[in-house]
Amino acid sequence: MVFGPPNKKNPSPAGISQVTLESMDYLLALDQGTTSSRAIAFDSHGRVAALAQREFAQHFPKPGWVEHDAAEIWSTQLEVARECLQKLSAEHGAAYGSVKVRAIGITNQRETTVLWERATGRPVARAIVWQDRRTTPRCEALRAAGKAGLIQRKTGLVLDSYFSATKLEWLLEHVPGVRARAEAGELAFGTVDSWLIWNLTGGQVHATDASNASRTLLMDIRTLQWDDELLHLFNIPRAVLPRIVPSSGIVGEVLPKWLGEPIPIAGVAGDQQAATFGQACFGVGMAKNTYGTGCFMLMNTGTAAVTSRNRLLSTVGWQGPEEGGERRTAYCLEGSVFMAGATIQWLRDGLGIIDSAAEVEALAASVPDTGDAFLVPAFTGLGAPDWDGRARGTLVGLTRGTTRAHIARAALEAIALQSADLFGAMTRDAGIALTELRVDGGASRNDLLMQMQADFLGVPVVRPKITETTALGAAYLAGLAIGVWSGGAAITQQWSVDRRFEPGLTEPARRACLDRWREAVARSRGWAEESP
Ligand SMILES: Nc1ncnc2c1ncn2[C@@H]1O[C@H](COP(=O)(O)OP(=O)(O)O)[C@@H](O)[C@H]1O
Ligand SMILES: O=P(O)(O)OC[C@H](O)CO
Repeated sequence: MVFGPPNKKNPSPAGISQVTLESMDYLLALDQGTTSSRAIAFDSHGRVAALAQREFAQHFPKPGWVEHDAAEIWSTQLEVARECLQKLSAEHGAAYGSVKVRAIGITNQRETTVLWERATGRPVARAIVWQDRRTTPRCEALRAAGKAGLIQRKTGLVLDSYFSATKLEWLLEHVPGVRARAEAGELAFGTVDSWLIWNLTGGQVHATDASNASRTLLMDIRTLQWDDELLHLFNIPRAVLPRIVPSSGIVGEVLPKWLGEPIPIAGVAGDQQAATFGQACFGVGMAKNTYGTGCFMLMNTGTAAVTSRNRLLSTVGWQGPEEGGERRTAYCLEGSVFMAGATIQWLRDGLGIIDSAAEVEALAASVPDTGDAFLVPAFTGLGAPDWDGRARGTLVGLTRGTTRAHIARAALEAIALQSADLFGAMTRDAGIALTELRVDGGASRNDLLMQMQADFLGVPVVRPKITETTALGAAYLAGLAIGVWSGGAAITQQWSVDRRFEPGLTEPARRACLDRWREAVARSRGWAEESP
């Protein structure tokens, strides 16, 4: 176990005395996702006690561009945190302020890049979202200059516009006056975790955790420090960077004016790493897949970063709480799929063939197969393992018999097939045959999709009772830092199965589906000719 149970030599995380949560005590997870801000309160059993959620605006100013208003990210996150605490108080029949939040855990959409003024806290431009492809030409130029190898060795990542470095560089180049101000130390850069920490602490703390920093292309994945050679390559002044802190540990205190009392921020992790933690994937070779806007498969590879030979990412899982006087870093291999639940949103909003995401299941189940039609949802290019910023969405194999039901089914299959591609690559990279996959996220509620996933993987898919594992992981990281849980064993005990989906395809049938899918993917590649 990378994050192990307490033992005699090390009865609990060092220096942390155990605390017991009273009946009115909670941990509050702030889960800032791509399409909504959520706040969830958990009790000491890891059960959801209250939840509030608010969607916010997505901005698409040009083809391939995706932006968020960082001020709206902050305001919606604060609103849902307050609403969640109100709900908790109401449940106890008590006045607001009488329930106690012992610690806050932050988890967030990763890579999304915010640049703001230190003096006023005002962003200098809209945040550039992880899905944004505007810096694809810059990445291509760096690749042509032979920089991809260096970048992969140092960061574990693939040179792609998905990550923060070229987004930050773009802001520094294109927003008037910003570069000089950044160099003068007037501006702060952060991913969404840093942005929330800055606001929650009233500008007193400028920090990011190692899991989020590992998504920037600027951190050396082994030393967990910003790397001068990478900063030079992307023209990033050191003065804008946050401090890198552990994922479990007290980072600062929330100003009393926000939530009624000073509360320690004790856990911070990128949403996919937090979900891996919340799924209790502490053993080497344990993996989870989260089906949200995108789909992200992460496998724990232990305390050393594995260099992928199959175009997967090596990433920091988390830098854990102090154990026996040291903090251990867990690394993961990751496969990132850009369009998963977003494909279902496109069926709803773009094509109008369903009224709600939940309807897709019945529609897709009304036909036995897709009639050999495939949908490749490369709407914002392709992530792992293809990494093609110029791929675009395509529907192939249409006939006069193709109906909206076939398209709905092809959309669900596409989500599962993209993940199946990653699963094979992960097995080859890690040299570990995965025996099951834990699943979570909004679209994991779809039983048909989960069955397809088991069929295409050839191993069981296991859905836990609590699918809010992203928020739960952040709560666990915070709770460990203040001594609510003693270690991994206590968390593992709280994980329980809702449903297990067994694979139902023969191996030749499974292989044939995957091969046919790869043919469809090939047809979507390199479509966008213009610079995004
Ligand atoms: N029953 C369903 N079947 C398929 N997709 C679904 C279903 N319910 C929700 N989704 C998709 O799941 C996504 C929402 O999941 P969530 O975990 O909240 O995402 P995020 O954190 O990325 O905002 C949406 O893209 C939605 O289309
Ligand atoms: O907001 P989500 O859940 O789709 O997650 C986004 C990822 O963190 C992007 O890397």
